[in-house]
Amino acid sequence: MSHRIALASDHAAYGMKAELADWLRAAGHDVLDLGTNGPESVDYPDYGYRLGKAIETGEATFGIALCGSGIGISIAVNRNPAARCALVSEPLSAGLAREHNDANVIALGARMIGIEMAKACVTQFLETAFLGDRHVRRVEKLSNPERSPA
Ligand SMILES: O=C(CO)[C@H](O)[C@H](O)[C@H](O)COP(=O)(O)O
Repeated sequence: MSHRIALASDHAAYGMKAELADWLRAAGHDVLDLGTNGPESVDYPDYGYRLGKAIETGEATFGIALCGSGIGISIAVNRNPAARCALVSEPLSAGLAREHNDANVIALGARMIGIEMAKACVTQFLETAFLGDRHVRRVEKLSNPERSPA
């Protein structure tokens, strides 16, 4: 199944982003590259916010956010209420992010994992479905904090 996937990174991860973009295009996905596209130092929030916006507007169904650790850009993406971004470094977590959390974005750290592990995470993320059931209530609470008891 092909998807519309938005990718965004800071300077620490533009190389990994480019490799993932080529690989995803070759696999038949529609890729929206939101930058950055060179080694010049940039600020990860700028790119994380763009990715969150692409999810919010429906320009992309899924997103892949990258920075050196994956931490900063994951925080930035999650500032958009439409995004559920999970920072992962191995495929089991990438799958659980879909099954239990209905994550629509994964974040990866290009200084933490190699390209093959990144591809394994992305594959698991894209091939795993949300389980629904009890997880629906929990995911809804992520968008509606007032539904949680004080
Ligand atoms: O946000 C991060 C850390 O939480 C990322 O790893 C960034 O890519 C990193 O902070 C960039 O660091 P640099 O020294 O400016 O390359």
